[in-house]
Amino acid sequence: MYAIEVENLHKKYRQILQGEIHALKGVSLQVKPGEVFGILGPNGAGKTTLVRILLSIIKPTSGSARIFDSKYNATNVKTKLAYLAENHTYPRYLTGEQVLQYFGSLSGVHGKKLRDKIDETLELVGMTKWRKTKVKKYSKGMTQRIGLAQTLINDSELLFLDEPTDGIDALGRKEIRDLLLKLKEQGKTIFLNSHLLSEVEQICDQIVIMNKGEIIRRGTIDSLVAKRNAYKIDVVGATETSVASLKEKVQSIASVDNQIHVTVKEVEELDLIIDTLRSNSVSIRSIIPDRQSLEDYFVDVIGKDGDK
Ligand SMILES: Nc1ncnc2c1ncn2[C@@H]1O[C@H](COP(=O)(O)OP(=O)(O)OP(=O)(O)O)[C@@H](O)[C@H]1O
Repeated sequence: MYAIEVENLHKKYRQILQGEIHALKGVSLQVKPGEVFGILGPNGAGKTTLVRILLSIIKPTSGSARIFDSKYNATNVKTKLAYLAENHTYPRYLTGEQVLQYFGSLSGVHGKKLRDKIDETLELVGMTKWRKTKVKKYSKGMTQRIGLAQTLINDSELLFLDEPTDGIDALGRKEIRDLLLKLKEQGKTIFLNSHLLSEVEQICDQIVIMNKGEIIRRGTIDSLVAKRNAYKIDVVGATETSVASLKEKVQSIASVDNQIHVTVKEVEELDLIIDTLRSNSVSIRSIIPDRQSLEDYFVDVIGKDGDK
């Protein structure tokens, strides 16, 4: 059973003056329970449209979507998911605790169960100390943490998070990232929409990249960003001569400080490189597959897709 299963989803927005906008053009994807799944794409790619359909806010034009094996808009599905909207705001006069009381009772949690749940979630998001403080005094990071607590108040298994670290400083982002990893450990499924690719890179198990209403790439981050047959070798004692001695043995080579980046035809050719470096008295500290950052990969992929 998948947490989310989307099959050939289309969405057309009909507009009186501008004609029709085909926002989703046959999107299919599966998210396994317990996965942190990232959805990436430039503005207008169709990400929000997809999330809105899964949350039953809008209807697809055609195609199907299932959540935990039920139709996406079935009543029993609604109690299993929670949504943290981008730039969410709460009434400024409420305290963090009152926000959770309000959303808890909206979700059908009451009495002692709600009080216990509020204590537990405030502790989890590190906001116990600020529970009696009014929301208007909260920093952006604190507001985000209360937002995350709100998504947890009714024990939802599936969390849709829209830009949860947007506008937060590096320290705050790390706190939210750690929190998301904690939620993953608890078995929650997280569907994450974020423009902060370095964040996505650190927490997502799987990603899809959307552009112009279509999924153009999908997979684990490692499988997508790995450069084919490229390796990064950390060395000590390399000289221009020792690096030059590798040139005819590899497809491409570049060296910066104590790092040599090589691309070979076959992985077996690494042995030859190691032998050559060692015979030139170069010490090898590590050899790891070379990869692009997710950000560089994303820019490449969207650039190529734009040229089509
Ligand atoms: N209610 C609407 N009516 C008409 N067109 C819409 C509507 N909502 C979205 N669109 C259009 O559908 C396309 C996809 O938009 P969507 O908001 O889903 O993209 P997105 O990937 O979420 O972008 P962003 O990263 O900017 O939030 C865009 O061309 C957008 O203008």
